[in-house]
Amino acid sequence: MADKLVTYSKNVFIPVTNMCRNNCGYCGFRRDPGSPEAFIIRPEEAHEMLKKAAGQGCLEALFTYGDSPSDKRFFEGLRKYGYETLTDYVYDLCLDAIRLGLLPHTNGGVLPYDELKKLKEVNASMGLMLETTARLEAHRLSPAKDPETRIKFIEDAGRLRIPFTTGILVGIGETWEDRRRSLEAIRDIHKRYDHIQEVIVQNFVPKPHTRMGNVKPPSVEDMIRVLRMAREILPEDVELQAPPNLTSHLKEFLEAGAGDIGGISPVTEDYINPECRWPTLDELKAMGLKLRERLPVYPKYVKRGWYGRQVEPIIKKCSDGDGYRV
Ligand SMILES: O=c1nc2n(C[C@H](O)[C@H](O)[C@H](O)CO)c3cc(O)ccc3cc-2c(=O)[nH]1
Ligand SMILES: C[C@H]1O[C@@H](n2cnc3c(N)ncnc32)[C@H](O)[C@@H]1O
Ligand code: MET
Ligand code: SF4
Repeated sequence: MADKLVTYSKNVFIPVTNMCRNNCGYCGFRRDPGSPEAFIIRPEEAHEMLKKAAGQGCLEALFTYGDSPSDKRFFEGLRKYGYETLTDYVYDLCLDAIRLGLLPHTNGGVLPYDELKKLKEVNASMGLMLETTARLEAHRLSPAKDPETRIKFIEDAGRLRIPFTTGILVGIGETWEDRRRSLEAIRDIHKRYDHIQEVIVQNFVPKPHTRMGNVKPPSVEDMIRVLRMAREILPEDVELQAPPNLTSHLKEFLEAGAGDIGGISPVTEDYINPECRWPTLDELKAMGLKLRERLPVYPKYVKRGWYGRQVEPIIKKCSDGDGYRV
């Protein structure tokens, strides 16, 4: 137990845009379209980040961004780069990543089926946090956080055979029963589509200047209990991920059942939790962890060939016979 292998993915985090049709009570990343801090990343800027990451040996390009922004000012910005839709832009950013030898993992909120199908081609895996099956005050201004909408999207990904990362956000007003139901909902989707590669159990970290800036984060004890519950509910072939930068109790989280720590970036910060620095691999080793690098698509799905056609050459080159990184 103490010596079990812990997997991670060496990545670069590309925040495509912080404009978003939702407005979650806990989110410190989102900006209103009129704000001086609202952005859409420039293609050149993304390219530089990707190039730097490739140079540092990263294999994953994580594209995370606001959910289908609908404001006119957003589309004006996008048009300046020559794009009509955000998905068309992200598709080209993924192609750029692939040209540099990186494997895209896109987590950009709820998308229409045809856009998801298009992005599949250029992604090794994709993701969307279920967050919770409860209807919460935190999501009152977030139509795309409606649990049924999210479950449908995760099922769409299953129909398309996209290796998928989902998870729950803990401490945003949900009850213990909600946590159990959310994990059971994920388990049930997986039983039908067999595409959930990992489930993130992410602790809420309060952000100043947000509606939930003064809400207490979940305790370490609560997190350990959720992780144990998750390990019990989820099938064995679904890995459990605990982010390493949101807690000082990572070892206990691993003992409670987590076996993966997700993306670790030597080149970018966690734009969602910018105050939480990534530990370095040396720091993790000094904690006594036995680490093994994986691809953003898990071995099971590497073997099945469930990844986008455009990423196949990179996967063939970078994975060993077991589906781990060579
Ligand atoms: O750096 C982060 N990575 C996040 N990741 C990425 C994750 O660390 C890795 O990219 C995956 O394990 C794939 O290798 C997510 C991926 C998803 O599909 C859904 C949600 C998240 C959430 C985060 C996050 O908050 N911060
Ligand atoms: C990318 C993922 O980041 C998570 N997320 C968004 N805001 C926060 C926060 N304050 N603390 C922790 N996680 C957060 C959500 O679960 C989202 O889906
Ligand atoms: N906006 C998406 C969501 O919350 C992607 C992660 S947050 C930037 O699902
Ligand atoms: S968490 Fe995602 S969906 Fe919610 S406001 Fe932030 S960017 Fe938008």
